[in-house]
Amino acid sequence: MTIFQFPQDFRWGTATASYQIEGAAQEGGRGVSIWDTFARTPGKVFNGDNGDVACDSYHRYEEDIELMKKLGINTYRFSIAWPRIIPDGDGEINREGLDFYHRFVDKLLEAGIEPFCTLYHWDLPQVLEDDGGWGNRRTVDAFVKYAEVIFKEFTGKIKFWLTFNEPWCIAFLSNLLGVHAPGNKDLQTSLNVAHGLLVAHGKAVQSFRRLGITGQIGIAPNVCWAEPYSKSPEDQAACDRSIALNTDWFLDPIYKGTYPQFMVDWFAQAGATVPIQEGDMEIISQPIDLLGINYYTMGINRFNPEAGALQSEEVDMGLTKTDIGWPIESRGLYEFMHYLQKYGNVDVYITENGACINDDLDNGKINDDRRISYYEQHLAQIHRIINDGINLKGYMAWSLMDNFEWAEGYRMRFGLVHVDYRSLVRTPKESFYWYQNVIKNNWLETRN
Ligand SMILES: CCOCCOc1ccc(-c2cn(C[C@@H]3NC[C@@H](O)[C@H]3O)nn2)cc1
Repeated sequence: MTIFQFPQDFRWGTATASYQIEGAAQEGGRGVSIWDTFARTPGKVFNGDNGDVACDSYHRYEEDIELMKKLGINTYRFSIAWPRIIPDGDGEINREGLDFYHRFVDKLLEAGIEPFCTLYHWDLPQVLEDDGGWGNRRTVDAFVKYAEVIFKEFTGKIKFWLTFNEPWCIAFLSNLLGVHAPGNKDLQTSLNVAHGLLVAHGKAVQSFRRLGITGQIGIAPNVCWAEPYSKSPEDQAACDRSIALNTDWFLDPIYKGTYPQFMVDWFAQAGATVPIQEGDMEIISQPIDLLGINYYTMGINRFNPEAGALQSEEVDMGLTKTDIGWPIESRGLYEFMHYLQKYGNVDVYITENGACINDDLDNGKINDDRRISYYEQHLAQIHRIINDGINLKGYMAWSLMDNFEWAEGYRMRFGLVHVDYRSLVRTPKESFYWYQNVIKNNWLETRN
């Protein structure tokens, strides 16, 4: 048994997102999002599941906050649904939507829990997608209007802000691979989306500074750590491309004001270019205060000219996997955090980390020992990272509760709390109590 002590000011939390937990999709003046549309498109989401009800957190948020208090977290990452605030994207403001989030945030603060807010966690108003989505500057301007409404409403209440969750998912998973909403499968479209959201990010940061909003603002890329299957230069280059598309493609423009040239050249071979307009890169590279990092797994990759736009394929090395099929390998988080130092020792929060373990109720309990083992391994890496002097300031487990896992629907469960989707009854899993103990002690005690 080993004891890993965490810093006294370390933030312990959990994370969720609006479309995945709220439900009430046709209530409170909410408009239609691209995920409402995508989920209703046959074949896009497992079992035809959608977010109409989800965990019904729109109505049950007080119960959810009681669970957070019981867990002992001091930070809760959530997202605001743009379609609740400006239902048609850039028109009238919906006061009912703002009031819902005020009630929610006030309850969090009352419970002594710091709100950590993501402005965009994938639920784009459908009206904007119909008019070209993130590739159309109308959407960029609409996002800035939405962000400014939220900043003005919640300044003083919310002090931690993220503009976008997982820009790689927004641009490439959703517009090149077609796996997520809106489901495009076009490289140029995905580059247009990536650039549009980066400009929107930069403009929102400019507004944040101009309006004198108290707090810190950043963005939350997801990590794809990859190591080469062989020592061949081709396999190393395939890894470099995989890592870069999740990280450098977004963080180079933000921290350096330029895209990674080797990737620009790579896409130019396929006839795809970045639609940079005059002044864009200066806007994108506004200084930010923090980074959210979402880590789940890592890959061993090799070059394969048939393996999609990056010609990089992951090799199954026979590692134990979670129930969604992702190898369990916490080492990638440690390696990535050192890779990230090339942007400086910036303040970082792990804004998502967790395991899809589909254990169900067994005599009223959920003995999700595999999830505990996953968290134990990853928190041990977090401790190593902090010990190396990296400014890792907090950790948010994905997720507080089972919820709508996008194209996987409700079959994939990431929660510390089990949700019965018929009754909506919440049941803390054994991992909830394990994490509760880590938070209470502010240390990790490994079991072997
Ligand atoms: C054609 C190949 O396609 C294979 C599927 O490819 C992916 C990749 C990555 C993911 C993925 C899912 N999550 C968890 C979410 N993060 C945000 C939060 O909302 C969680 O629900 N992170 N990454 C899914 C699918």
